[in-house]
Order: sequence, then C-alpha cells, then structure tokens
Amino acid sequence: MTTTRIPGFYRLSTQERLDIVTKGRGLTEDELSYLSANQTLPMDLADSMIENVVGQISIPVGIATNFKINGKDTFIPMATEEPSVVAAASNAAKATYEHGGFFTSMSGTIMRGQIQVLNVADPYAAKAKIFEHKEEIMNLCNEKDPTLVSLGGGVKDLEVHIIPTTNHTMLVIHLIVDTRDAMGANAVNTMAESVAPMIETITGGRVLLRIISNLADRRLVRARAVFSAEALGGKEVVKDIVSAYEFAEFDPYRAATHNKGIMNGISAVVLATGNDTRAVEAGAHAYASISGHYKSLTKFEINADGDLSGSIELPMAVGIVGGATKTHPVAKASLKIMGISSAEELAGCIAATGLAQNAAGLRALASEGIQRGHMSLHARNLAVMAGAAKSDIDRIVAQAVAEKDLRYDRILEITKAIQRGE
Ligand SMILES: CC(C)(COP(=O)([O-])OP(=O)([O-])OC[C@H]1O[C@@H](n2cnc3c(N)ncnc32)[C@H](O)[C@@H]1OP(=O)([O-])[O-])[C@@H](O)C(=O)NCCC(=O)NCCSC(=O)C[C@@](C)(O)CC(=O)[O-]
Ligand SMILES: NC(=O)C1=CN([C@@H]2O[C@H](COP(=O)(O)OP(=O)(O)OC[C@H]3O[C@@H](n4cnc5c(N)ncnc54)[C@H](OP(=O)(O)O)[C@@H]3O)[C@@H](O)[C@H]2O)C=CC1
Repeated sequence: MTTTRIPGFYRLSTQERLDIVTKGRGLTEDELSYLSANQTLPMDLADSMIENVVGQISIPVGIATNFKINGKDTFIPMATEEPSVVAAASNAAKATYEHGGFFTSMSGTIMRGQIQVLNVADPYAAKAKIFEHKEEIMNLCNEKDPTLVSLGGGVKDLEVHIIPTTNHTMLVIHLIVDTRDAMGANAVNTMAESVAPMIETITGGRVLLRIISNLADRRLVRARAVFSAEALGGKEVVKDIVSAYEFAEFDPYRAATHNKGIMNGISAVVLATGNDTRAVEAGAHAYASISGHYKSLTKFEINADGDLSGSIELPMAVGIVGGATKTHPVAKASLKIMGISSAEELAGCIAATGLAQNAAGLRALASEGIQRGHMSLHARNLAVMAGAAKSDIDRIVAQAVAEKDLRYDRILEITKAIQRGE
C-alpha cells in the first residue's frame, strides 16, 4: 500500500504528484488523461449529463495527503476552487497520522422517501390502515427495483407521521429504503411515485408530493481522530481549539462558519467523486439543527494525554453507482485513487476529510489567525489576477508574505515592479 505520509508532496511538480498517486493505484492511460492532460469532457458526454449544454467549467482536483482511514493509507481527491483547503486538510491529517489516523463507522445506507397525503378525514385511522397493508405497499415498491432488491436493498419498513399544519392535518408516509451503494434518490422517487395510487385507495386521501428526504438520519456517518497536541502547537492551543468549538456549539452565527469550514472538505470530496453536493449539504445543515438549535457537526475534547480528540457525525447520502458517479471519468478515477469499493467506505473518507478540515481551520483561528496560511496561498490567485507570469508568482508571493501585506493592491505593485525589471 502506498503511504500517504509524503512530506513536501506540495513541492513536487504536478507530474511527479500524479506519478505517486498512480503508483499502486493502477490508473489507466484514459483515466490519467482525463485527470491531467485532457481536462475537458467530450461534448457529447457533457450534453448527455445535463440540459442545454454550451460548455464546461474546470475545477482543480488536488490530493490531500497524510490520511490513514481505518488503518488504510488513503489519498483524498478534492475538487475545489478555494486555495488553502487541500493544504489545510493535509496539515490536520498529518497531526493524526502517528495516532493511527481516522476511524469511521456508518449507521446504514437507509434513505427515506416521503409521500404526502392530504384531505384525510380520520388521519389516525388512516395510519392504522397503512400498517394493515404494510407488506402489500412494500412489495409494490420493491417490484420497481429488482436490481436493488437482488443486492439486499429495497424498502425495509414504513413509518407514518401525522403532521398538524396551519390549514390541514397531513399524513406523511415514509418509505424506509436501503439503497446500498447508490445515493438512491432516483430509486426512492420511483418507488414513492409508483405506490401513490395504492396509498390513496387505502387512506381515501389525495397524494401530493412523492420525494426522497435529504435529512438522511438513518444514513449517519461518524469519524473520530486524535490530533497530536505537539503538532497543533501545544496544549494551550488544544484548549483554545476546544473553546473555539464551544463557541460554535452555542452560537449559531459562529456555527454557520464553523460548519462551512467542515463543508470545505466534505463538498470537495463529494464533487470529486461525482456525487450530489446539494444533497449532502442540505442533509448536513438540517442535521446540524435537528435539536431545534443550529450547532456544530463536530465535537472537540481534550483526551487523557492532553491531545485533541475530534469527532464528527452527519448524514452522508453518497454513492459509488448512480447519478454521475459512473459517467464522469474524473469521478471514476477519484474512486480508484481512494481505493473505494462501497458507498459506506466513501462516506467514511468524506467524514474524515470534514473533520480534518475543521481541525485545521480551528487550529489556525485559535493560534495565528486564518489569514497567514489562507492568504499566503490565496496570494497566488491575486498574483495571477495582477497579470503575473507563472515564473514570477513564487517571487511575488514570497515578497508579499515577507512584508506581511497580502492585499491585492500591494501584490499588483510588486507584480508591476517585477515586470519593469526592478
Ligand atoms: C495553510 C496551512 C496548511 C499552512 O500551514 P503551515 O504551518 O505553514 O504548514 P507547514 O509548512 O508546517 O506544513 C505542514 C503540512 O501542511 C501541508 N501543507 C503546507 N503547505 C502546503 C501547501 N502549500 N500545499 C499543500 N499542502 C501544504 C503539508 O501536508 C505539510 O506537511 P509536509 O508535507 O511538510 O510534511 C495552515 O496555515 C492551515 O491549515 N491553515 C488553515 C487554512 C484553512 O482552514 N483554509 C480554509 C479556508 S478558510 C475558510 O473558509 C474556513 C474557516 C476558517 O472560516 C472556517 C472556520 O471559521 O472555522
Ligand atoms: N433530493 C435529491 O437529493 C434528489 C437527487 N436526485 C439525483 O438522483 C441521483 C442519484 O439517484 P440514484 O437512485 O442513486 O441513482 P440511479 O437511479 O442512477 O442509480 C441507482 C440504481 O442503480 C442500480 N444499482 C446497480 N448496482 C447497485 C448497487 N450496488 N447498489 C445500489 N444500486 C445499484 C439500482 O437499480 P437499477 O439497475 O434497476 O437502476 C439502483 O436503483 C443523483 O444524480 C441526484 O443528484 C434526483 C432527485 C432528487
């Protein structure tokens, strides 16, 4: 197994990095070409993915290093436009490596499909009738997806919720569906639509919406890791990181930013693997407020040795089949780079990345502040904006960092001075 603990990976050329990742992962010439040389999709493929296609936008894919997940060294592909995100994830993962890295678990691969029923005169009696017909309802749903059922998935149970609203009391039936290695929205929506007429006959009501819920609270992923106090800058920094976390736990204004930091990591891996970023983000934020109070998705504590003990828990509706996961060539290559063979394994890696990302952000915030690390990497973008030649970028950034002035105006001045030969 190739180690992911590769000091100075970021100082290598893109070709050297690609060679390391390819080694032992067996990427084919085609996969390599989509990842690096030929970065655009064939237009016919793009046109078959979404509607009204006129072009494509490329987002860089970086590899986060230093991740050991459930004992396995794992390269993490991250698709993001934001500088310092990949560096930060690698940095925090480095602090966990000697403590065994990240450990993950999953509550299952269960999604909920909701069927909204209106105009039911006697909702409690209708609820009882639904359960009398439970087997019939489940069988009809499962007939719609024999592949999923043959893989051990399909509808496993039903729930009936009675929801009083301003104008009506609604009956909402939940199909509890095991979607295995698929995210499952199409599979669940097909089932919910197909069973709607039967639900109307049983309840005497009118079915309106038939759709998956993105609050995937039966598809929870958990990850934990110990971050070395020494690597984080000492025991005082660890204490301050815990205080920073407590701020997010009790103040929604801070929690929104704290969780944004987590999603920097999560959405980047979700995107790199061709999964639905909106579905995961909606699930994460809904889960963060499930107690009625919007909170942190992570927890940070000080363990008995004085190191930082971090954990994360959130819904993770991602697949390795379905959606764009098998059609987008870079998504397929990303799964191969990670060495992933199940949706559950992918969810664990995504949660570990979110946890690392958050720990890195909090470490910076609780010590030197976010701007040094983030802005010194963002300064490269500013130099490009200022019209710098590629060969001048390192020099411009080094000068701005030395001056501790990373404003665009100053970078523009430095760029112009270098271009004048000064
Ligand atoms: C940026 C660093 C990592 C520098 O940190 P540093 O201490 O200067 O790094 P270092 O030179 O000591 O290197 C340590 C390790 O970091 C990695 N590393 C170091 N440099 C690079 C690089 N250029 N490219 C790739 N990887 C890099 C690399 O793994 C390296 O290990 P090594 O390879 O040497 O064994 C650090 O300052 C950091 O973690 N900052 C946090 C940045 C961050 O969180 N960015 C996210 C964007 S800001 C935001 O949106 C979220 C936020 C913060 O608002 C959320 C919140 O409020 O909670
Ligand atoms: N609210 C939301 O989040 C919504 C999201 N979406 C979109 O839905 C898409 C995801 O839906 P999804 O149902 O996952 O995609 P697909 O329908 O593309 O794939 C799921 C299907 O793949 C087949 N399959 C083959 N192997 C497996 C396996 N090992 N495990 C599970 N299924 C397998 C199954 O049956 P079979 O072979 O019979 O197809 C299954 O129904 C995403 O593109 C998402 O953006 C759509 C609507 C709403």
